[in-house]
Amino acid sequence: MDNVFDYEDIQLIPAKCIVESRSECDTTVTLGGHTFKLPVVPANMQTIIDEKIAVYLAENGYFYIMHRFQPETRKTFIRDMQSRELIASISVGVKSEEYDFILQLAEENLVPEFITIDIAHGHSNAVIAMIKHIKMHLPNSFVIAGNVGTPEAVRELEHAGADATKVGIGPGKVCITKIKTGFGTGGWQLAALRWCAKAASKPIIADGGIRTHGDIAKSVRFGATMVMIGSLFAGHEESPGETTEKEGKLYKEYFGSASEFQKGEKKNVEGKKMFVEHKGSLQDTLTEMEQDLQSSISYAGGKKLDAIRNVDYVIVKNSIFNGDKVY
Ligand SMILES: NC(=O)C1=CN([C@@H]2O[C@H](COP(=O)(O)OP(=O)(O)OC[C@H]3O[C@@H](n4cnc5c(N)ncnc54)[C@H](OP(=O)(O)O)[C@@H]3O)[C@@H](O)[C@H]2O)C=CC1
Ligand SMILES: Nc1nc2c(ncn2[C@@H]2O[C@H](COP(=O)(O)O)[C@@H](O)[C@H]2O)c(=O)[nH]1
Repeated sequence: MDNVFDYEDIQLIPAKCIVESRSECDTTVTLGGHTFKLPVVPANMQTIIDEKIAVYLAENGYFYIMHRFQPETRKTFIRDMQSRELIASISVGVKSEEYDFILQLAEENLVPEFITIDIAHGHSNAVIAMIKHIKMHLPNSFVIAGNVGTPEAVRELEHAGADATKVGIGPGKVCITKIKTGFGTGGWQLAALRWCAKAASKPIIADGGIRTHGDIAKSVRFGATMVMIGSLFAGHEESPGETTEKEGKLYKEYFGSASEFQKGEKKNVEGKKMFVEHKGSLQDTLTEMEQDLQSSISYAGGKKLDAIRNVDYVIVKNSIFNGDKVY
């Protein structure tokens, strides 16, 4: 690896504006043959998404990925979504029961539009075998596989049949993988994304470490088609986490999928729980993200998201924040 940097070390360089209003800028993105309003997907975590939010996002033109932590509800979920003519986008693991689940879907002709293989260490034979299993039995489902952090991993998963790969090992806000194992892309997620994107021949989803809306534009600049976000989506009125009050302020819980709160045991814990300030409605955040991204596109000198992919940038070592605490 040559240049190692993260989101806060980068500034994108403005190019001449070609629009009269930021409202002319188009933030839509296409993935798996479907067009979505934003290149953003809320993390497939139990305190970030539930069925109600999935329906809301799908009905309103946003991409979503349902989590895999209530496996017994997934078939009904697919049926319900498709009976409303909405896309069905689910997650699976790699244990033996997940193989049976895929066979059952095939037998019952329940074909989700998107299936995400959601594993901590995605560069593994377990994920490669699951990609092949899904592609054999549900060839029309778009398979997202992850998570990975190297070009070799991206190539291997693509070669096995993945339609997109998800990049990010340990940059998440509630992640403790970096501390517990010493491994990951925490602290250099943006550089890892760039490294992986150079090797990719299919879309990449950048996952984890997004702390500001400007980080979405930076992810697109460094090769992401889509960006998965947890913490910025936690704490909304609609968010599934529990609400608590402290000194007159409302907070909502946000916990890692590998935390003891998710697992119900202390074995192989690589995630923690935190409380985030209550943020109001999810739609307000989505609208603000869209407006900020429209502004990014205008600074990139274009009208579409693709304009961001070609802008110049500088590395501003020791952070663009000049010591200001912004999150
Ligand atoms: N993006 C990230 O940085 C991370 C995300 N997570 C999230 O936590 C959740 C749980 O993940 P995960 O533990 O993989 O899921 P599971 O608990 O479903 O484990 C999946 C399988 O992979 C094995 N496994 C897990 N980690 C490793 C590893 N490092 N090396 C070899 N085998 C492994 C498990 O066996 P066994 O448990 O016996 O080893 C199990 O057989 C997921 O939602 C994941 O996205 C977790 C950590 C990092
Ligand atoms: N190491 C861990 N990573 C986790 C865990 N649960 C989720 N995640 C990853 O974090 C992102 C969200 O990151 P954020 O910075 O936007 O909050 C999520 O999509 C997963 O990839 C965990 O327990 N351990």
